[in-house]
Amino acid sequence: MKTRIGILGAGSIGCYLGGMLAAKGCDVVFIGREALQQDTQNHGLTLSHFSRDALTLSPNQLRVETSVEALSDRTVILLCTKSQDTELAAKSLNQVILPEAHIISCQNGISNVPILQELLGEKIQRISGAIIPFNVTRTAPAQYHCGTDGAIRFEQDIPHDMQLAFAEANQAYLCGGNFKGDQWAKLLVNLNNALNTLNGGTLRECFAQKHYRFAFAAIVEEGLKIANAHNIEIGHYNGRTPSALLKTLRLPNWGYQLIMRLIVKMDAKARSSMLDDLESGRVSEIDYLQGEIIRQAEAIGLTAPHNQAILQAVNLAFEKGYSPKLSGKDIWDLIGNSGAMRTGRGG
Ligand SMILES: NC(=O)C1=CN([C@@H]2O[C@H](COP(=O)(O)OP(=O)(O)OC[C@H]3O[C@@H](n4cnc5c(N)ncnc54)[C@H](OP(=O)(O)O)[C@@H]3O)[C@@H](O)[C@H]2O)C=CC1
Ligand SMILES: CC(C)(CO)C(=O)C(=O)O
Repeated sequence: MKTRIGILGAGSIGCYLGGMLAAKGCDVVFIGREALQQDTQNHGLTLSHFSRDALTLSPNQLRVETSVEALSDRTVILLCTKSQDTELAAKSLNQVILPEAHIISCQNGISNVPILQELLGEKIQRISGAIIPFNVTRTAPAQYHCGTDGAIRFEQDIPHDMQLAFAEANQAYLCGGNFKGDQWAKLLVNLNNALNTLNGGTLRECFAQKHYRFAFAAIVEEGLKIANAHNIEIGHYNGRTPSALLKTLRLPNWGYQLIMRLIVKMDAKARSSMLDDLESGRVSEIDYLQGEIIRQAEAIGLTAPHNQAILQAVNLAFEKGYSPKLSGKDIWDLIGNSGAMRTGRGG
């Protein structure tokens, strides 16, 4: 029997994951906003990818609903809302969900699974996480573009028909392993979402700037120290540890560009989801990224001043509704880290 899959929060990631599964024969119900329901009725759903063929679903291949009640028969639910919407989503799910359902949080940050466990744990046995390594942006109504690559990391096993669908879509995935450590590694990488938002350009444009990379390295290093103080066994993101990432970020421009050409596959237009949120007038997820690092530091009597400075600047940008378009050097100055520059790290 087919797994009955529900996507709660059909935006960029929800439409991309659900669309990929539906295109390869899975039974998928999407829960999204009315605008998405309209757009998919009018246009179907198109998923483009920077290095793979696009997938197109016609309106009659899609079931898009606006109420969680449509999830009442679902056995796997992929939670794809922003982190700030998790609590509300969990409360609404509580009314409808099957006790045997498996909820998989596909969200960034490390606090969504604990929130789901707290609110639904008495009713639902299987609540786990997934790490989405690639970037997806809405490019037009009912059109989503994936601009980076990587294997999806599931904390627990997924059903056989989902595995087959991902394989058919050429989407790599992994289950099990040091998930907590890998989730922390992704959290540290996601600290870049805020820097990208402050710069306002593409990820490629950002990383081409030496001072931008140094600023990113400084906030990752700060987060890494806090993770180590919590005895987290830090894992990998897209096959690399944050410590290896730090070394790459601190290379001079010529060395960095050489490495990037060899190992990183990225669309020229790829940007972070937080910059998309700013430009679409949505709320930022910063409290679950930089905010998480600050809370984790405070919990053990430490501080995270670099991440704090970035959080404040991002909050201001969201209050104003536009990116301040800071250069890499401006961001470097913002975190007040000129000491490390003078020691010549990175040239
Ligand atoms: N986009 C990306 O490239 C990546 C995103 N992620 C993570 O994935 C998660 C989702 O991000 P993303 O897809 O970008 O977010 P989006 O904002 O694009 O998608 C979430 C969608 O869910 C809708 N929604 C929220 N609550 C409900 C509800 N109760 N019922 C119906 N619809 C609801 C939102 O509507 P509304 O806006 O109206 O509230 C929005 O359309 C985040 O944690 C993000 O950090 C991870 C890797 C990459
Ligand atoms: C894929 C990645 C790391 C891109 O910045 C991301 O998680 C996001 O945009 O939220």
